[in-house]
Amino acid sequence: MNGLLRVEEAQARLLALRSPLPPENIAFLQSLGRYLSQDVVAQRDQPAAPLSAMDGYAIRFDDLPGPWRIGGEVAAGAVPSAPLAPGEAVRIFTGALLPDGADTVLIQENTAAEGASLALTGDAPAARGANIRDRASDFAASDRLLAAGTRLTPGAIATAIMGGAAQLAVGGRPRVAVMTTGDELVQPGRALAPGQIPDSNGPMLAALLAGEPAEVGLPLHMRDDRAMISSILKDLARRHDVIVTVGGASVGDHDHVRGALEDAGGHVDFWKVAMKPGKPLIAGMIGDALLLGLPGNPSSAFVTAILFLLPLVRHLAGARDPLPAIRRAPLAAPLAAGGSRRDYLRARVDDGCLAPFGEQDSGRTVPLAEAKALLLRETGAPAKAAGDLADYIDIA
Ligand SMILES: Nc1nc2c(c(=O)[nH]1)N[C@H]1C(S)=C(S)[C@@H](COP(=O)(O)OP(=O)(O)OC[C@H]3O[C@@H](n4cnc5c(N)ncnc54)[C@H](O)[C@@H]3O)O[C@H]1N2
Ligand code: MOO
Repeated sequence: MNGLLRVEEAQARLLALRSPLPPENIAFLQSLGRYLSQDVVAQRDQPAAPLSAMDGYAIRFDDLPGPWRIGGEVAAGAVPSAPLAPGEAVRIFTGALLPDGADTVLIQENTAAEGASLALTGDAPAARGANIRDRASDFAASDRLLAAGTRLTPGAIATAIMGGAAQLAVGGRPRVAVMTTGDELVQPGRALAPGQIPDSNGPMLAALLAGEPAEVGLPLHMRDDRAMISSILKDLARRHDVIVTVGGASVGDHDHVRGALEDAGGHVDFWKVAMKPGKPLIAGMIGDALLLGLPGNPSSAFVTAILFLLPLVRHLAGARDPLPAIRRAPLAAPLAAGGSRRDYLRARVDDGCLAPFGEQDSGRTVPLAEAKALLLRETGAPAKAAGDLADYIDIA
C-alpha cells in the first residue's frame, strides 16, 4: 500500500527495537503510575476473620427480636475476651473482630441501651450475617490481586498493601530526551521576529510525558543544522533510553533528523507510516537509545506522540498493554469516505457521539485544546451515516 508502513506494523517494529528496562523494588509512595514487573499475590485473607461493618451490637440472629443483656465491648484492633452467650449483645465498632457465636450486627441507630439492657427500636436485620464482613470476602491468601504489567493506580497500590506486600517490583523508568528542531522556533513567551513562531511542541510533549513513569529532561531546541543535531544526538544517546525529536522529519532541504541520525552512527528502522496526520514519522536506534522522530506540525506531533511515544515509554517501563485502547461510539454526523492513509481525526464527544472537527489541517493547534477523541477512519473506508459506530482513541 503506497510504500507506507501500516500503523500496527510500525508500532510493533518500534516496540521490538528494545526490551523493557530491568525491574527494581520501590516504596509504595513512589509507585504511582509505575508498571508491576511481577504478579501481586495475596499473602493473607482479608478480612482474616469476620468483622463488624458498622458501629452497633453483635448478637445471635436467633435471639431476635431481643431484648439483650449487654456483655462487654470490642473495638477495632481488640480481641474479643469471650464467646457471645445466648441472650447477650456485645457493643462493637466498625472493623472490630466478631466474638465467637455472634452472627449478626444491629446498627446502633436501631437500638436503645439502658444500663446493661439493649432493646431493638428500629427495623430488625433482614438476614443472618447482616452488617458483617466475612472472612476472605475481599480476597483470600494466594489470590492473584494484580497482574504483572498492570499500571499502579491509587486503588491498585491500596490492594497490594492490603494483600501484605512490603514493597513493589516495578519496571524501570526510561530516561527520555525531548528535542525540537527548527530555525523558526523561539522559546515560549519570547518576542517573535518575522518568520518566527513559539516552540509549542516541546512543552506539549513534556506535558504528555508528565503522567508517565519516565525521567524526562527539559525540552532542548536545535537549529536546522545537521552537524549540530548529529553531535547532540550522539551525546544524548549515551545518557537516555529514548530521544524524541520533533520537526525536520520530512523531505525538505532543512529536514535533517534522518541524516543527522546516520551521521551520528545510528540507523533508521522505518520512516513514513500510513497515517494522517503523522506520515513522516521516523524510528531508529543510536547506540542503545531509541530515536523517535515526530513530524513538526502540531497535530502531527500530538497524534504520533499518542500512538508511538507514549506506547514506547510504557513498553520500556514494563506495561502489559502499552498501546492506546480503541473504543467505539456512534457518529454525531455523517463521515466522508477515507483516503489513502488512516485518518486520526480530532473530534469532540457530544453526548457520547463523535463529532470530528470540519477543519483537520495538521498545522492547527486550537483543535488540540478542544479535542476529546481521535476518530479512526480506515484507508478507503466507505462513507458513514450519523449514528453509525466508529472507532476512536480517548484523549480527554
Ligand atoms: N514535499 C513534501 N512536503 C511535506 C510532506 C511531504 O510528504 N512532501 N509532508 C508533510 C507532512 S504530512 C508533514 S506532517 C510535515 C512534517 O514535516 P517536518 O517533520 O519536517 O516538520 P517541519 O517542516 O520542521 O515543521 C512542520 C510545521 O510545524 C511547525 N513546527 C515545527 N516544530 C514546531 C514546534 N516545536 N512547535 C510548534 N510548531 C512547530 C513548523 O514551523 C512547520 O510549520 O511536512 C509536510 N511537508
Ligand atoms: O502526515 Mo502530515 O502529519 O499530514 O501534516
